[in-house]
Amino acid sequence: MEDKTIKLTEYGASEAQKPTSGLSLARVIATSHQQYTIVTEQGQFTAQVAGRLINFANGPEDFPTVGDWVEVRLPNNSADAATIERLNDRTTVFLRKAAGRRSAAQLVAANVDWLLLCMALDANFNVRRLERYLAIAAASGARSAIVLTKADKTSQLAEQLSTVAEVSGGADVIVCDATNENGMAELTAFMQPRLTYAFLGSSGVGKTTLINHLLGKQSLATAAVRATDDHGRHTTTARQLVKLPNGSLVIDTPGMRELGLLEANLDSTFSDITELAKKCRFNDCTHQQEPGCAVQQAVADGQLSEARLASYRQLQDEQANNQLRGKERENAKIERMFGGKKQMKAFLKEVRRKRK
Ligand SMILES: Nc1nc2c(ncn2[C@@H]2O[C@H](COP(=O)(O)OP(=O)(O)OP(=O)(O)O)[C@@H](O)[C@H]2O)c(=O)[nH]1
Ligand SMILES: [Zn+2]
Repeated sequence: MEDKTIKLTEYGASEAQKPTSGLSLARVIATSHQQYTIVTEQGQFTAQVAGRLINFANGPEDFPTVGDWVEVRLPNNSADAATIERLNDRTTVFLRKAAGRRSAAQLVAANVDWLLLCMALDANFNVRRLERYLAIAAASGARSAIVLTKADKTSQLAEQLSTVAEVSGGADVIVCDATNENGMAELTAFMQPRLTYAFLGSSGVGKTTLINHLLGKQSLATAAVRATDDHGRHTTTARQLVKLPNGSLVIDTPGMRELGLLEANLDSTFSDITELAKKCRFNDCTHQQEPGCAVQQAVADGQLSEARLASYRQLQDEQANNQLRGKERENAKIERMFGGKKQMKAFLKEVRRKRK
C-alpha cells in the first residue's frame, strides 16, 4: 500500500506545535468556497469548518485561509471530510479589500515568512514602485527580499542595482533571467526548504514564469490540480500553497500578487526622510513651505531626491485614506455583531445595568 503519511515539518511546522489531545495539526494548502484542502501527518484531506467556529466568527479573519495552521478532527473513514476545530495564531496575515462591498476585508493568505517583491528590469522598472512595495511589505510582519526579473532586457544593470540599493534598506536583492539556463541560480540559492514565500508584483513582471521554473517539470496549472485531497475529488483551485522540489513552500493566490491594498510602514522604508524630519523646526512639518524644513533643505542640497520625497508624500496620503477605511471596517464589524451602533449601545447599557 502506498504510504500517504506526510511530515508536517516539511510544511513549515515547528516542533513546538502540539495539537490539543484528540485533534491533529494541519496546514491549509488550498481553499475554494467553504471547502478546504489540508495536509496532516496522516495525509491530505478535504476539510470543513466546525459549526461552532462559524457561530463565533466575527468576520472573514476568523475563517481559515491558505497557509493557516489549524487543528482538525480526522474522519473515521478516510474518504470523508475532516473537521476544522481550531484556528491557530498567525505569524502574518494578508487581507485585501474585497471587490464591490465597501468595507469588507478579504483574507488572502497567512503565515508567509518571506515576501518576494518582484520588479522587472525592462522598461517597466520603476524605483518609486519598489518603494511602495517595500513600505507595504514592512507593515506585513513578513521579511522581504527584492527580486529583479528579466535581466536579459536591460543594458543598465549596474545603474539599476545601485538605484535599488539606495531604497532597499539593506534587503536582499536577487537578479533573475528566465530566458537563461543559469538565470534562476540566485533565486534557487536564496529559497530555503520549509519556509513559506509569496511573490508580489505587478502583472507581467514574470511571477508565473519564476514559479514554473522553480517547480521544474510540474507546472503551476498541474500543481493546482494536485492540491486536492487524496480521494479523487478534484476541486481545481487558484488558491494554493505548493511545495517546490527544493522543499520551499510558495503561496500563490489571487490578490496575494497585487499590492497597494494593505497597510504600509513608511517610517522604516523612508527612514532617511524621517531622520531628516527630526531636524525640521516644526514637529508637524509637512515639508512643503515651512521655514526651517530640514527635508526641503536636503532636496535643495541634492542629498534627497525630489522624486523620493514625492513618493513618500503620495504614500502618506494613501495611508491616510486607508485609515479612513479602517474606520469603515470597524463600523462593519459593529454592524455584524450588534446590527448597528444603536443596538451596540443598547447592548452595552444592558450589560452595565445587569452588573449593578
Ligand atoms: N525576456 C524575458 N521575458 C520574461 C522573463 N520572465 C518572464 N518573461 C515574460 O514576461 C511575460 C509575463 O510573464 P508572467 O510570468 O506571465 O508574469 P506574471 O507576473 O505572472 O503576470 P500575472 O500572471 O499577470 O501576475 C511572459 O510573456 C513571459 O514569457 C525573463 O526573464 N525575460
Ligand atoms: Zn520639514
